[in-house]
Amino acid sequence: MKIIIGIGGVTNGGKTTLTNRLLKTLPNCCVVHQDDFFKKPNQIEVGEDGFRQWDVITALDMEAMVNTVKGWQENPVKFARSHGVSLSTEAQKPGSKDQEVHVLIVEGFLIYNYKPLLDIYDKCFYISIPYEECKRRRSTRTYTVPDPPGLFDGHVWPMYLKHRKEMENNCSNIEYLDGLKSKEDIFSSVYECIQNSLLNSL
Ligand SMILES: Nc1ncnc2c1ncn2[C@@H]1O[C@H](COP(=O)(O)OP(=O)(O)O)[C@@H](O)[C@H]1O
Ligand SMILES: NC(=O)c1ccc[n+]([C@@H]2O[C@H](COP(=O)(O)O)[C@@H](O)[C@H]2O)c1
Repeated sequence: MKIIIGIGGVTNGGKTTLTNRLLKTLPNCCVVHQDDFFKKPNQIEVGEDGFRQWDVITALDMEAMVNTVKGWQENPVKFARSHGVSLSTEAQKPGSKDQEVHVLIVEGFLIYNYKPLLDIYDKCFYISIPYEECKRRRSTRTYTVPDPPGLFDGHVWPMYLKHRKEMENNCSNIEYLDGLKSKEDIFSSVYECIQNSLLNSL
Protein backbone atom coordinates (compact mmCIF):
# COMPACT_ATOMS: atom_id res chain seq x y z
CA MET A 1 0.00 0.00 0.00
CA LYS A 2 1.21 3.50 -0.85
CA ILE A 3 0.17 6.68 0.89
CA ILE A 4 1.11 10.28 0.12
CA ILE A 5 1.04 12.88 2.88
CA GLY A 6 1.13 16.61 2.16
CA ILE A 7 2.86 18.85 4.70
CA GLY A 8 2.14 22.38 3.54
CA GLY A 9 2.35 25.66 5.36
CA VAL A 10 3.62 29.16 5.62
CA THR A 11 7.35 29.83 5.37
CA ASN A 12 9.07 28.94 8.66
CA GLY A 13 5.86 27.39 9.99
CA GLY A 14 7.74 24.21 10.97
CA LYS A 15 7.18 21.99 7.89
CA THR A 16 10.75 20.67 7.72
CA THR A 17 10.91 20.09 11.47
CA LEU A 18 7.70 18.04 11.40
CA THR A 19 8.71 16.21 8.21
CA ASN A 20 12.08 15.16 9.63
CA ARG A 21 10.41 13.75 12.71
CA LEU A 22 7.88 11.80 10.61
CA LEU A 23 10.66 10.47 8.39
CA LYS A 24 12.34 8.95 11.43
CA THR A 25 9.11 7.37 12.65
CA LEU A 26 7.06 6.17 9.68
CA PRO A 27 7.96 2.94 7.88
CA ASN A 28 9.57 3.03 4.43
CA CYS A 29 9.16 6.78 4.30
CA CYS A 30 10.55 9.00 1.53
CA VAL A 31 10.26 12.76 1.05
CA VAL A 32 10.00 15.27 -1.78
CA HIS A 33 10.91 18.82 -0.69
CA GLN A 34 9.42 21.56 -2.85
CA ASP A 35 12.38 23.83 -1.98
CA ASP A 36 14.62 21.50 -4.00
CA PHE A 37 12.79 22.64 -7.15
CA PHE A 38 13.50 26.37 -6.98
CA LYS A 39 14.86 27.66 -10.27
CA LYS A 40 18.27 29.38 -10.40
CA PRO A 41 18.35 33.01 -9.14
CA ASN A 42 18.88 34.40 -12.67
CA GLN A 43 15.67 32.64 -13.79
CA ILE A 44 13.57 34.28 -11.08
CA GLU A 45 11.56 37.18 -12.39
CA VAL A 46 12.06 40.66 -10.87
CA GLY A 47 8.69 42.29 -10.10
CA GLU A 48 7.57 45.89 -10.45
CA ASP A 49 8.24 46.15 -6.72
CA GLY A 50 11.94 45.50 -7.46
CA PHE A 51 11.99 42.15 -5.61
CA ARG A 52 12.88 38.79 -7.12
CA GLN A 53 9.58 36.91 -7.11
CA TRP A 54 10.56 33.79 -5.13
CA ASP A 55 7.15 33.18 -3.60
CA VAL A 56 5.19 32.33 -6.73
CA ILE A 57 4.65 28.95 -8.38
CA THR A 58 6.62 29.94 -11.51
CA ALA A 59 9.76 30.31 -9.35
CA LEU A 60 9.69 26.51 -9.07
CA ASP A 61 10.19 23.76 -11.65
CA MET A 62 6.86 22.14 -10.80
CA GLU A 63 6.97 19.76 -13.76
CA ALA A 64 10.17 18.24 -12.37
CA MET A 65 8.58 18.02 -8.93
CA VAL A 66 5.53 16.17 -10.30
CA ASN A 67 7.81 13.79 -12.21
CA THR A 68 9.71 13.04 -9.01
CA VAL A 69 6.44 12.19 -7.24
CA LYS A 70 5.45 9.99 -10.20
CA GLY A 71 8.80 8.19 -9.91
CA TRP A 72 7.97 7.28 -6.32
CA GLN A 73 4.42 6.20 -7.29
CA GLU A 74 5.78 3.89 -10.00
CA ASN A 75 8.35 2.19 -7.82
CA PRO A 76 8.70 3.27 -4.16
CA VAL A 77 11.33 0.61 -3.44
CA LYS A 78 13.59 1.83 -6.25
CA PHE A 79 12.94 5.45 -5.20
CA ALA A 80 13.86 4.70 -1.57
CA ARG A 81 17.05 2.92 -2.61
CA SER A 82 18.16 5.69 -4.93
CA HIS A 83 17.50 8.30 -2.21
CA GLY A 84 19.35 6.43 0.53
CA VAL A 85 16.18 5.59 2.51
CA SER A 86 16.43 2.36 4.47
CA LEU A 87 13.56 -0.07 3.97
CA SER A 88 12.03 -2.50 6.42
CA THR A 89 13.17 -6.11 6.05
CA GLU A 90 9.74 -7.03 4.67
CA ALA A 91 9.77 -4.26 2.07
CA GLN A 92 13.11 -5.50 0.76
CA LYS A 93 11.72 -8.91 -0.17
CA PRO A 94 10.92 -9.32 -3.88
CA GLY A 95 7.18 -9.10 -4.55
CA SER A 96 6.38 -7.58 -1.16
CA LYS A 97 5.36 -4.22 -2.52
CA ASP A 98 1.61 -4.78 -2.35
CA GLN A 99 1.51 -5.81 1.31
CA GLU A 100 4.01 -3.33 2.69
CA VAL A 101 3.20 0.26 3.60
CA HIS A 102 5.20 2.85 1.68
CA VAL A 103 4.85 6.50 2.63
CA LEU A 104 5.79 9.60 0.66
CA ILE A 105 5.81 13.02 2.32
CA VAL A 106 5.45 15.97 -0.04
CA GLU A 107 6.59 19.08 1.85
CA GLY A 108 6.52 22.71 0.86
CA PHE A 109 4.99 26.18 1.02
CA LEU A 110 3.00 25.92 -2.25
CA ILE A 111 2.10 22.24 -2.46
CA TYR A 112 -1.65 22.98 -2.57
CA ASN A 113 -1.39 25.68 -5.23
CA TYR A 114 -0.52 23.55 -8.24
CA LYS A 115 -3.41 21.72 -9.90
CA PRO A 116 -1.54 18.57 -11.08
CA LEU A 117 -0.52 17.86 -7.48
CA LEU A 118 -3.93 18.39 -5.87
CA ASP A 119 -5.29 14.90 -6.38
CA ILE A 120 -2.24 12.96 -5.26
CA TYR A 121 -2.57 13.43 -1.49
CA ASP A 122 -4.18 10.84 0.78
CA LYS A 123 -3.82 13.17 3.75
CA CYS A 124 -3.25 16.93 3.75
CA PHE A 125 -1.79 19.03 6.59
CA TYR A 126 -1.12 22.75 6.69
CA ILE A 127 0.86 24.61 9.38
CA SER A 128 0.17 28.28 10.10
CA ILE A 129 1.80 30.81 12.41
CA PRO A 130 0.87 34.46 12.88
CA TYR A 131 2.62 37.34 11.09
CA GLU A 132 4.87 38.43 13.99
CA GLU A 133 6.19 34.95 14.71
CA CYS A 134 6.68 34.24 11.01
CA LYS A 135 8.65 37.44 10.54
CA ARG A 136 10.75 36.69 13.63
CA ARG A 137 11.59 33.13 12.56
CA ARG A 138 12.29 34.21 8.98
CA SER A 139 14.74 36.89 10.16
CA THR A 140 16.92 34.16 11.70
CA ARG A 141 17.02 32.05 8.52
CA THR A 142 19.49 32.35 5.64
CA TYR A 143 18.39 30.99 2.26
CA THR A 144 20.71 30.25 -0.67
CA VAL A 145 19.89 33.82 -1.69
CA PRO A 146 19.52 35.86 1.52
CA ASP A 147 16.39 38.02 1.87
CA PRO A 148 17.00 41.64 0.83
CA PRO A 149 15.63 44.27 3.27
CA GLY A 150 11.85 44.58 3.00
CA LEU A 151 11.27 41.25 1.20
CA PHE A 152 9.13 39.80 3.96
CA ASP A 153 6.62 42.66 4.11
CA GLY A 154 6.86 43.55 0.43
CA HIS A 155 6.63 40.09 -1.12
CA VAL A 156 6.68 37.02 1.17
CA TRP A 157 3.74 37.81 3.45
CA PRO A 158 1.42 39.31 0.76
CA MET A 159 2.05 36.25 -1.45
CA TYR A 160 1.35 33.95 1.49
CA LEU A 161 -2.04 35.62 2.08
CA LYS A 162 -2.91 35.39 -1.63
CA HIS A 163 -1.93 31.71 -1.95
CA ARG A 164 -3.62 30.78 1.27
CA LYS A 165 -6.92 32.20 0.03
CA GLU A 166 -6.49 30.37 -3.29
CA MET A 167 -5.79 27.12 -1.44
CA GLU A 168 -8.81 27.51 0.85
CA ASN A 169 -10.99 27.96 -2.23
CA ASN A 170 -9.55 24.90 -4.01
CA CYS A 171 -9.03 22.34 -1.22
CA SER A 172 -11.58 21.19 1.29
CA ASN A 173 -9.82 18.29 2.98
CA ILE A 174 -6.92 20.00 4.74
CA GLU A 175 -6.15 19.54 8.45
CA TYR A 176 -4.95 22.89 9.80
CA LEU A 177 -2.20 22.81 12.43
CA ASP A 178 -1.27 25.55 14.87
CA GLY A 179 2.48 26.09 14.39
CA LEU A 180 2.71 27.88 17.75
CA LYS A 181 2.16 24.59 19.55
CA SER A 182 5.23 22.66 20.67
CA LYS A 183 7.10 20.56 18.11
CA GLU A 184 6.17 17.49 20.15
CA ASP A 185 2.43 18.33 20.20
CA ILE A 186 2.34 18.98 16.45
CA PHE A 187 4.16 15.74 15.73
CA SER A 188 1.91 13.68 18.04
CA SER A 189 -1.34 14.96 16.54
CA VAL A 190 -0.14 14.40 12.96
CA TYR A 191 1.27 10.97 13.78
CA GLU A 192 -1.99 9.90 15.38
CA CYS A 193 -3.96 11.11 12.38
CA ILE A 194 -1.71 9.20 9.96
CA GLN A 195 -1.93 6.03 12.05
CA ASN A 196 -5.74 6.28 11.92
CA SER A 197 -5.69 6.72 8.15
CA LEU A 198 -3.39 3.72 7.76
CA LEU A 199 -5.63 1.56 9.96
CA ASN A 200 -8.73 2.64 8.02
CA SER A 201 -7.22 1.80 4.67
CA LEU A 202 -5.75 -1.61 5.60
N1 LIG B 1 6.60 24.12 16.90
C1 LIG B 1 7.62 24.97 16.88
N2 LIG B 1 7.82 25.85 17.89
C2 LIG B 1 8.85 26.72 17.86
N3 LIG B 1 9.75 26.80 16.85
C3 LIG B 1 9.61 25.96 15.82
C4 LIG B 1 8.54 25.00 15.77
N4 LIG B 1 8.66 24.29 14.63
C5 LIG B 1 9.76 24.79 13.99
N5 LIG B 1 10.33 25.77 14.70
C6 LIG B 1 11.52 26.56 14.35
O1 LIG B 1 11.15 27.46 13.31
C7 LIG B 1 12.19 27.57 12.36
C8 LIG B 1 11.65 27.17 10.98
O2 LIG B 1 11.31 25.78 11.03
P1 LIG B 1 11.27 24.87 9.73
O3 LIG B 1 10.83 23.52 10.14
O4 LIG B 1 12.59 24.98 9.01
O5 LIG B 1 10.14 25.64 8.90
P2 LIG B 1 9.67 25.50 7.37
O6 LIG B 1 10.24 24.23 6.83
O7 LIG B 1 8.18 25.51 7.45
O8 LIG B 1 10.21 26.73 6.68
C9 LIG B 1 13.33 26.68 12.85
O9 LIG B 1 14.23 27.51 13.58
C10 LIG B 1 12.63 25.69 13.78
O10 LIG B 1 13.48 25.20 14.81
N1 LIG C 1 15.74 27.67 -1.50
C1 LIG C 1 16.01 28.74 -2.22
O1 LIG C 1 16.74 28.69 -3.19
C2 LIG C 1 15.35 30.06 -1.84
C3 LIG C 1 15.89 31.24 -2.31
C4 LIG C 1 15.28 32.41 -1.94
C5 LIG C 1 14.13 32.40 -1.15
N2 LIG C 1 13.64 31.23 -0.72
C6 LIG C 1 12.42 31.24 0.12
O2 LIG C 1 12.02 29.95 0.49
C7 LIG C 1 10.72 30.08 1.03
C8 LIG C 1 10.00 28.75 1.03
O3 LIG C 1 10.71 27.82 1.80
P1 LIG C 1 10.34 27.58 3.36
O4 LIG C 1 8.89 27.27 3.37
O5 LIG C 1 11.23 26.43 3.69
O6 LIG C 1 10.67 28.83 4.11
C9 LIG C 1 10.03 31.14 0.20
O7 LIG C 1 9.36 32.03 1.06
C10 LIG C 1 11.20 31.82 -0.56
O8 LIG C 1 11.17 33.23 -0.41
C11 LIG C 1 14.23 30.06 -1.05
